[in-house]
Amino acid sequence: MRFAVIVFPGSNCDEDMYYAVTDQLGETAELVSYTATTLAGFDGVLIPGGFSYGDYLRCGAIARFSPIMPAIIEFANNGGLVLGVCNGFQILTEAGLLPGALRENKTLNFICKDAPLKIENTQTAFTSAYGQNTEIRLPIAHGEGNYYCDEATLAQLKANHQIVFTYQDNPNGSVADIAGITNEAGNVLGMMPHPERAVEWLLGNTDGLPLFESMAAKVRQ
Ligand SMILES: NC(=O)CC[C@H](N)C(=O)O
Repeated sequence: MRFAVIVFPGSNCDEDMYYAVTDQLGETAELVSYTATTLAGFDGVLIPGGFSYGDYLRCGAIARFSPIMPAIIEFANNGGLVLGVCNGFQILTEAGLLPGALRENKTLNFICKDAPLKIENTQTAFTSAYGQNTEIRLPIAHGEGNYYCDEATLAQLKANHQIVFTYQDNPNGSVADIAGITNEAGNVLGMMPHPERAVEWLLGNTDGLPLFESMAAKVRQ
């Protein structure tokens, strides 16, 4: 499988994402500039974390107007797998590919720590490889990770099983403890925790690896 890792000005987790899916997962990947206008030939799109455009205006609000975005939207609308992590999640909500918004953490501090999570849906293209393992731990590192949506959207997310990850200790004030959601079709996932920072024992944690294994298994299907 061939992953595209999108690089915006200010991305800082692109190399980690690349390393996770090449060295650790054993698939191929390419770093794709925000100036590119096509994603032809890729089987999956990874939007990494960071501070795109310096987080000016709102995290992800400027990246969403980048030249690559129409290609990402087309890729998603054609059913392609798209994963947005942290700043990637923020970009996906700003682009309208995922509902809701990420606001400033309730503490108004940047939070950088390990977060215990619950996998609420193991039947997705991003979580199938977790099996019965529904309690995991992934690093978080964000200033604007406080997920917000209105009541009607939350009811929809629940009814369609779009809530994939929740925090066990809600560090940022997110509605319904939400740490990650999919779109209605299930092919776009946005999450604040960083699975690419937890893919080998040298890092002290491998809880992120099954997420990428799930994506690869889905593409092979
Ligand atoms: N690690 C990240 O992607 C951080 C995202 C964003 N810059 C924030 O602080 O919320």
